[in-house]
Amino acid sequence: DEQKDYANEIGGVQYGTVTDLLSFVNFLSNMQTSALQHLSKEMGVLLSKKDMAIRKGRYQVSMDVLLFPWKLTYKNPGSGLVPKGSFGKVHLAQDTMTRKRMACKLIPIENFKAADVEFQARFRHENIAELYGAMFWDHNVHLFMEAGEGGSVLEKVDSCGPMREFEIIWVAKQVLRGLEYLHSHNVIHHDIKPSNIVLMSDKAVLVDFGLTVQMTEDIYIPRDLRGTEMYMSPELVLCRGHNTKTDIYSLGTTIIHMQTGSPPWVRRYPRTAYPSYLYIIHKQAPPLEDIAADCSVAMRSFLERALERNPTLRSSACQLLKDEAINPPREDQ
Ligand SMILES: Nc1nnc(-c2c[nH]c3ncc(-c4c[nH]c5ccccc45)cc23)o1
Repeated sequence: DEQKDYANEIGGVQYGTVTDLLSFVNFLSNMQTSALQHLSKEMGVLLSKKDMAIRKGRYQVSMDVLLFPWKLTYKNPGSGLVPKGSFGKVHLAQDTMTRKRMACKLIPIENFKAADVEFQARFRHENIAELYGAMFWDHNVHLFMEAGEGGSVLEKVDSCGPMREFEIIWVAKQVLRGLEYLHSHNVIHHDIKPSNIVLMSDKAVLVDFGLTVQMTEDIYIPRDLRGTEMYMSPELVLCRGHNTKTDIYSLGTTIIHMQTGSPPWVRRYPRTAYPSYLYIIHKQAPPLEDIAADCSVAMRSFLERALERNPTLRSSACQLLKDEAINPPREDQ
């Protein structure tokens, strides 16, 4: 019962710091779901005074903030909701006072873990979707974040087909900047793939930090398999320890998906015949055969470096940012 009192005591939504937000989400993930059943009002911590207007301690859904099923930018049928992230449905949100448009991910409280928020709150970079606040209401944790209104790279490829090389270079550069930042803090994203890269008018950002971990030293011994099979590196599949280089391999497979419209392997090993690709990833050489036929020489050698089987020999984000493939000489120079 003291949890209920505490919940009502801290009830209400308030502005706070990242530290306040982290202690709030830890408090949430330690609460019995029962204690949260009868809360009379929403509670949470918002980081951004200029974007989100709390009124009389309230930030009510459908009053102070409206949630919309996302108008899918590329008219693909879909349920109107953004494909499920690691555990949540992503809506478009708009603050009714400031008109600020945000993404709002709803995570059922029973699936919520503080890690979902920790990394996005602690690590801020222009190529990582900014976290604006966290709020609990009606059985769901609402995570308010920077919105990629252009949708994800997966929606773009599924709707408009393979991307041209200059578009791929633009996306790869932004992802590498985000990865360089995360990797410099020994943080592994673990789920780099087209649906976790979202587009704005002037940049691309990484989303979904539900599988993210921070390495204590320069190796991470996994307890479970994290990520999405098609984009997994051989060392990750082996489960004998890996490091940040696994994200670089996943970027390589993501580039293959952007330039061909399909993840690696599936054209040569149809999903109908192969329920799992883990064995193929383990046994086969990296999927260089799946690189687009019209891929430039520079991009091909970039991919050879990103898909290098041996993570020690594989290029880092820092090295790849200097690669000529993503710094093409300007035609007019
Ligand atoms: N799993 C996850 N965790 N955080 C996010 C997220 C934060 N900001 C966002 N902005 C846009 C989209 C998005 C994904 N597919 C889309 C298709 C159409 C329109 C928008 C989108 C997703 C996000 O996603």
